[in-house]
Amino acid sequence: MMTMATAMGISACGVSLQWTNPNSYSSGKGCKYAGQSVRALPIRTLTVGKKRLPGVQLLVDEYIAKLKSYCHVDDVQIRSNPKNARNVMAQVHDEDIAVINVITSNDWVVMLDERGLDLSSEQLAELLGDAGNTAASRLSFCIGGPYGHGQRVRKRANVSIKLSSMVLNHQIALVVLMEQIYRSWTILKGQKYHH
Ligand SMILES: C[S@@+](CC[C@H](N)C(=O)[O-])C[C@H]1O[C@@H](n2cnc3c(N)ncnc32)[C@H](O)[C@@H]1O
Repeated sequence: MMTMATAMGISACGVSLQWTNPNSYSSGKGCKYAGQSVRALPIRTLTVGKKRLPGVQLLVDEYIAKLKSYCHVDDVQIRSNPKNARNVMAQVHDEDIAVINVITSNDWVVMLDERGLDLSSEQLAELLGDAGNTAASRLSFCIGGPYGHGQRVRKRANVSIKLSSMVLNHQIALVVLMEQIYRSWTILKGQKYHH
């Protein structure tokens, strides 16, 4: 029988394989880890973009503070178009390199993309729990720039997920992601926030 680790494409010695079997997640309501002890991998959000709106930063900081009792969260901003490229392909390429340069072999990488896998909140909670069962030392969520992710990040990502079928501004995507990570932890802990 396929174990969750196999389904996620995770070998016992590393975290670099692709996640291939989304159907292995619980469907609908319920999370297999609810109320169980889960290893809290430190989380890092890598967001390509220019300066943030103050309101967005307030919300992000609020969720990071709320998450403190569950796991450590680092919010890393990566400058959009670092070399001021004049065409879209060059911009995506430069942003791709800037992101891949801060990802290490010990990261379990979740790429945010409007064409990604459609997960429920319970399934995202399971993803967090499963990532904690791997050899990874960090869970990195990548939010792309104005034209999305480049090939290097796409290839490196262990999984690509969507937050909605609609395209979101990267700042809004980060706020939604933060709330969903918070929600996931309350699901993992069996707490009341999620109904
Ligand atoms: C303005 S969007 C880029 C849209 C671009 N058309 C593309 O192909 O990715 C900037 C980033 O926000 C994130 N994002 C936007 N909408 C999203 C959604 N519905 N689900 C997940 N991530 C999303 C993605 O990481 C995306 O790279």
